[in-house]
Amino acid sequence: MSAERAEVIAFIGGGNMASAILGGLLRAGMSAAQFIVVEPVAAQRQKLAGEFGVQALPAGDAGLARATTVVWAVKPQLFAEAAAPLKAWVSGALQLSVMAGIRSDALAAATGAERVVRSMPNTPALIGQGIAGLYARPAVSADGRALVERLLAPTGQTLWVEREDDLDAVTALSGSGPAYFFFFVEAMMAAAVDMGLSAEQGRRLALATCAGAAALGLASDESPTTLRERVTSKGGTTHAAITSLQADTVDAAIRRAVLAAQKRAAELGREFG
Ligand SMILES: NC(=O)C1=CN([C@@H]2O[C@H](COP(=O)(O)OP(=O)(O)OC[C@H]3O[C@@H](n4cnc5c(N)ncnc54)[C@H](OP(=O)(O)O)[C@@H]3O)[C@@H](O)[C@H]2O)C=CC1
Ligand SMILES: O=C(O)[C@@H]1CCC=N1
Repeated sequence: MSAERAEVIAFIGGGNMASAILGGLLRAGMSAAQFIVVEPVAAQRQKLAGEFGVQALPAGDAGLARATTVVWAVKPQLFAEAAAPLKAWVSGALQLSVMAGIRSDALAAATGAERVVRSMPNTPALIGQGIAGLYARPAVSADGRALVERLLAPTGQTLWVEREDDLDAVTALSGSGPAYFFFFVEAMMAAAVDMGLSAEQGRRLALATCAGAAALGLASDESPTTLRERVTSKGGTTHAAITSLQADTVDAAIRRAVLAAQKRAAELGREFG
């Protein structure tokens, strides 16, 4: 990150996502002095200052004008309220949003900046294993795109989409996706207990199995369908389980759930920007 010594990054909102990105950048060698966080909750400001050594302010002030990049990490519902008092100070910076739903038109109008990149990260960013979808407005140069890639690199992979609406699908798939996965693990743990194992044994077995299966899927040239069929011996245990899942139309339920998330992302954009 040495080429970015002049960079000053301001986070608006210092919650889960801001902390994940900030932590990654500090681990990658950026200096705490390069960050400002605007965060209204005193306890959260103390946590950010203590954990990361960054300057955490209760509200925006003229110091924000130093920021070369502003990262919007408040809930979509609070974006308009958070942006209004800051517009005069942030309009010269590159704007990077992690907020679900809020359209780049709304970001540009609320910040007075045309250089806007929207991203949709996910919580594995906390351990550098996230994947973030990215969309840039036309005013963002190749250098601006490259800067955003460097800023998010410590959190994991990035994937650009050319149509802004596709970010709603990314939100539904990988933004919310870790929650679907943990929901599945919770059900596996409950089944473990039903069968007489402890919840902790179930947790270890389920998480190690899911991590191993994901690693196998990434390392293999074979499709998830083929990899599933390889586990499924004729007349065996997996066949019994998959037959039960199919009878319960779990595949259709998962598709409906992901589409519900996509629909909600679009609604958030309409309701809050
Ligand atoms: N969590 C996730 O998995 C993902 C979240 N996102 C997006 O990231 C954004 C943040 O989510 P997340 O980090 O989970 O949420 P958090 O609630 O953890 O963080 C948001 C923070 O912003 C603070 N805040 C509220 N109002 C203001 C304001 N006016 N100015 C500055 N800060 C303010 C909040 O304080 P208070 O608690 O008082 O409201 C809170 O600490 C959302 O837009 C979400 O869509 C994107 C991808 C994944
Ligand atoms: O649930 C949400 O709205 C946010 C966006 C993706 C993950 N969490």
